[in-house]
Amino acid sequence: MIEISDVVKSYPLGEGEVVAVDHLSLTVEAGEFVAIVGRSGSGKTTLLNLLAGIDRPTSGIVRAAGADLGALSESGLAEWRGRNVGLVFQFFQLLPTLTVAENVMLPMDFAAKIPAVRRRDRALELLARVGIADQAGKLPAMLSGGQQQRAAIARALANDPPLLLADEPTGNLDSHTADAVLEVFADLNTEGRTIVVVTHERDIRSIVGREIVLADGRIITDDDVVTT
Ligand SMILES: Nc1ncnc2c1ncn2[C@@H]1O[C@H](COP(=O)(O)OP(=O)(O)OP(=O)(O)O)[C@@H](O)[C@H]1O
Repeated sequence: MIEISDVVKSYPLGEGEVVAVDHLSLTVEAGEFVAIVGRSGSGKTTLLNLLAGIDRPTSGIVRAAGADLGALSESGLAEWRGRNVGLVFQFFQLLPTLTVAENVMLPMDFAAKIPAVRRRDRALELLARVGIADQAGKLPAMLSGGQQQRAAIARALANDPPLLLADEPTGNLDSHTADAVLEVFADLNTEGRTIVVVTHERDIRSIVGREIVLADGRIITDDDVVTT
């Protein structure tokens, strides 16, 4: 599902540069649930943005969900992302003037993967899937943080992407709500979706199948998590 080979991402800084991702190679198989952890500034978000095709590497190859991202144009990348990747962010990033259901339908309009007549029903099904069917007609501001993140997960699932990428999805939630949202991800993984989550959650090892620790843009440890 993901194959990264010798990827470097650096940013200019004054006379020199910051190396955010440093000769990193990584393979993730379909169906895995992977956590990327590490201190602030270790390169987690940069790595996730490379996987999503939001950023392009300075050097190296990123393959994800069947594509060599370096070979795609900007519009090709946007189309690939719309069909293959669901993105979830710390601050939800729902459009405030659209209802929850309309937010979930929006990616369907862009990717044209789901027939138009199916879109509203699919949005309602996805909202039911994440436990907030009763919030469909509300504006995002009327929802709790946990409900907004569930809505954002439903939106990420809009086009049935094989790959879900989440950047600190529980970073803005209290611990009880965070646990419930992580359970949603665990269920989605059980159904076969590949998930990569950047997180600071302490007990993430009780949820995921694999934990990768980054420091200074490199992989320090990469462990299969053994659940008992
Ligand atoms: N657009 C940018 N321009 C310049 N430097 C950047 C940019 N984005 C990231 N960096 C630098 O790259 C390094 C890695 O940043 P990144 O955001 O990937 O870390 P992170 O592990 O996600 O941190 P956090 O946990 O605080 O979100 C940092 O030193 C950061 O300052």
